[in-house]
Parts: sequence; structure tokens; C-alpha cells
Amino acid sequence: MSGRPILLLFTGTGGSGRKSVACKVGEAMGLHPVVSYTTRSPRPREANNGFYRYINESDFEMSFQAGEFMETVTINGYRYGIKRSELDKALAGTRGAYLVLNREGTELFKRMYGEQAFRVFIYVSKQTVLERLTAKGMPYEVVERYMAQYSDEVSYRKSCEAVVENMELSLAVSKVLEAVRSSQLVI
Ligand SMILES: Nc1ncnc2c1ncn2[C@@H]1O[C@H](COP(=O)(O)OP(=O)(O)OP(=O)(O)O)[C@@H](O)[C@H]1O
Ligand SMILES: Nc1nc2c(ncn2[C@@H]2O[C@H](COP(=O)(O)O)[C@@H](O)[C@H]2O)c(=O)[nH]1
Repeated sequence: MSGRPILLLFTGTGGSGRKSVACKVGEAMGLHPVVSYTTRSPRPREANNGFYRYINESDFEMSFQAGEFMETVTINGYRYGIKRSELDKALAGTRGAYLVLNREGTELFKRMYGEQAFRVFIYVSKQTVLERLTAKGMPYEVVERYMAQYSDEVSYRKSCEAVVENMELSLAVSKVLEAVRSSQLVI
């Protein structure tokens, strides 16, 4: 390992497969995932996916008041946050870590970590999001929300260091790896 650990920030359009791509890239590069705490409930087949810790509002508030979060956001009435202890754990003795975040969180971590952070924007067409989420059995109100947010989310791609379409998972993973390797990041 040389240089400082890197932070890959996966963002993009909801339901585009960001977590799927992030996992594979993380495995290939030896990066660790950073768990996010949320007050929303797990969705079908989502429990224990390694990306979220589901906690209640009062536990979230207690951690918030104790200053444990580096970043928090409220989306559709639910709170999400990244704890300093989780990021430190993911970075300890490793080549780096990765997070899956919305646009605001991605911006914040990019500002905090500067050159160490690399933003990867993952997207597919709105129609493909619809088909994948429906096939996954996602609740109707969640699918509707993802559809409504699509145009706003997709506009963030121009700010990111890499923009990758995820039609075929292994191809998307290769493109992210190539983009990171050809960047100025020291790994
Ligand atoms: N390249 C692909 N081809 C087909 N299906 C895919 C592909 N990548 C991911 N998927 C599927 O799409 C669905 C959404 O994937 P995933 O949960 O990784 O996306 P996400 O963008 O992190 O979602 P969310 O915004 O809900 O957090 C899953 O059912 C996943 O198996
Ligand atoms: N800024 C942050 N964004 C986060 C965090 N955890 C998840 N997310 C992003 O929020 C939306 C909504 O997520 P959903 O799983 O409920 O649909 C999505 O873009 C996530 O990537 C966080 O801790 N901070």
C-alpha cells in the first residue's frame, strides 16, 4: 500500500445498480464498504445487505447528539448518516473504502477528502430503472419516488470524475476500475 487510502464515492440514479457495482469494484480493489445508519425500514430482500444499519429515530438522535455522525441527511422523512467510527474502521490498514450516497453526501465527502476522493456516477435509463425495480418486487411508492427523482439525480453526472452506464454489470465494473486506474489517485 502506498500513499493515502482512497475513498470511492458511488452516486447516481437510484436503482441503477450502484450497490452492485460498488461491491464488485470494492472486491477487485480491496476496498471496504462504509455502512450507513438509517431510520427507514428494510425493504423486501434488503435486510443485512451490508450497506445499511437500520435503527430507530431515538437511537439515531442519540448518536446525532453525541456527535457520532460525520454527515447526515433526511430523505423522504427518514434520516441517514455516516458515522466517523464506521469510516475509520473501513479505512484502518486498508487501501481505502467506498460509500454509496446521494448527491449532497457525495459533495460533502468530496469537499472533505479532496484528491483522495473519487466520485463515480452510475446510471441507466429511466425505463431500465423501472424494469429492474419492478422485477425486484420493490414497493410501488418507492418505484414512483425513484422515477420522480430521476431527472434531478442524472444532472449531477457532469460533476463526477467518472460516469458509467450499468447495462452489463461486469462491463460497468471494468469501466470503473479503468477510470480509477487512469486517474491521479495513488493506490
Ligand atoms: N447490470 C445489471 N443488469 C441487470 N440488473 C442489475 C444490474 N446491476 C444491478 N442490477 C439489479 O438492479 C437492482 C438494483 O441494484 P442495486 O441495489 O445494486 O442498485 P442501487 O442503485 O444501489 O439501488 P438503490 O438506489 O435502491 O440503493 C438489483 O435487483 C440488482 O440485482
Ligand atoms: N448523503 C447520504 N446519502 C445516503 C446515505 N445512505 C444512503 N444514502 C442515499 O440516500 C438515497 C436514498 O436511499 P434509499 O436506499 O432509501 O433509496 C440513495 O441515493 C442512497 O444512496 C447517507 O448516509 N448519506
